[in-house]
Amino acid sequence: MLRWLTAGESHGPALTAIVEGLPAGVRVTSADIAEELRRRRLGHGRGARMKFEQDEVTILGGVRHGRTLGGPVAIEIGNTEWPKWETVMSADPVDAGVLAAQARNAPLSQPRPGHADLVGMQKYGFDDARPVLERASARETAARVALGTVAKAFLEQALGVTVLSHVTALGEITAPEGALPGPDDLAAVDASPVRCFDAATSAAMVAHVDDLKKAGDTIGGVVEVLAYGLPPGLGSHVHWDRRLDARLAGVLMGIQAIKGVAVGDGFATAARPGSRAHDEIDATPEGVRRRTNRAGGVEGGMTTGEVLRVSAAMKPISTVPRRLDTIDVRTGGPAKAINQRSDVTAVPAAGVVAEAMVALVLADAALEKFGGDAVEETARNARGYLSGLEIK
Ligand SMILES: Cc1cc2nc3c(=O)[nH]c(=O)nc-3n(C[C@H](O)[C@H](O)[C@H](O)COP(=O)(O)O)c2cc1C
Ligand SMILES: C=C(O[C@@H]1CC(C(=O)O)=C[C@@H](OP(=O)(O)O)[C@H]1O)C(=O)O
Repeated sequence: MLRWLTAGESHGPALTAIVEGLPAGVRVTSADIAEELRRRRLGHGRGARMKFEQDEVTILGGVRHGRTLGGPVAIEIGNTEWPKWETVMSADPVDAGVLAAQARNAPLSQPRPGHADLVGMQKYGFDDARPVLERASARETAARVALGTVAKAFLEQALGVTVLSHVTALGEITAPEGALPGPDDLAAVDASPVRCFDAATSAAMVAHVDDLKKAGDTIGGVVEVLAYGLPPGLGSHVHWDRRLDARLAGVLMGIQAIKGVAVGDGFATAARPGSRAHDEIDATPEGVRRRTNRAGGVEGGMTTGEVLRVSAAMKPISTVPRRLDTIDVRTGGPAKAINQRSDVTAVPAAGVVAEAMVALVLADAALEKFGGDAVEETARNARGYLSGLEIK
């Protein structure tokens, strides 16, 4: 079983991430992690912080000379802004006078509709949003992307699986249905400022973000994660919590601001008659194949061997520069919501985060099916399973 945890605040000294349960021998370096973190920082519409935040990566344990050792892998991502925040975020007590002055200068008592501020203050007993937003912030997703890098390396080296993502909608602008980006198209997707594979749609999305920025507004969208090279049979139909689609939906919904998940054609499938909703099966010289992939590569909670396709819908950023109506929790009266630097949209970045979460679930499901304490053992077991399949 693969387990993973993250810790750390948005403006704390560092984020920490641990993944436990991966086999030995997976090739991964801090440069690989830094590259995935760089991809997460990209995207037209990201705020000021992404321009200077450097994501200083240190592998603290579990890897020696570029290969995993079989023990927990621990990764630290330093926040380059820490010196500026040292007093505000000190783990040790700070002089009460200093804190009171800070609160007077920058009161965070006007919770943003749509962020975790208000309910977090109620639940944890704060009159200030700072202790809530520090952990609710999607800064934490940098730690998950770091873990996802290790999971991706394992999937690639044990099974030849590639995980990638692209943006399929930004607000009401949607990419045409058609050719999906393949494993060799990742660089082309990343070259689009909004990570959209279709050039004309990408340009329209960029213009839309610019208009919204001028209007002091924000926007959401949809990302699709694709996984190529999966064997049939990861996950299981036998129990609800072993169904792969349920596990994927859970981790994708666990990403900040994700409000909907679809597997394959998702909600569109509900509108179709059965004759046009399912993927008919053919015997081909290359083996059993589905004629279409409306199901997104999962049937009965198991991978079918077709391309895995899962989408996640992100709501607009809740720090709206136009400042939405709220209350001031200190006075109880009406107020305008906190407005600090923020993203206009983070949909392109959410795709990179979603890749990481899908990779972690697929790595977990692959280890469940094939086991292995060394990556070569997992690979050997997978080869044995595939060559022994009665129905190929
Ligand atoms: C990559 C990424 C970047 C985000 N950037 C911001 C941001 O700059 N400002 C903001 O208010 N919310 C941002 N969010 C969304 C908030 O973190 C999220 O809305 C908040 O934690 C409340 O959780 P919920 O939307 O799931 O209810 C971002 C989310 C992601 C995935
Ligand atoms: C820091 C990141 O995203 C942050 C996510 C975020 C939020 O509310 O979720 C708010 C902003 O934080 P800040 O006010 O510090 O600029 C984003 O920049 C990141 O993705 O690394």
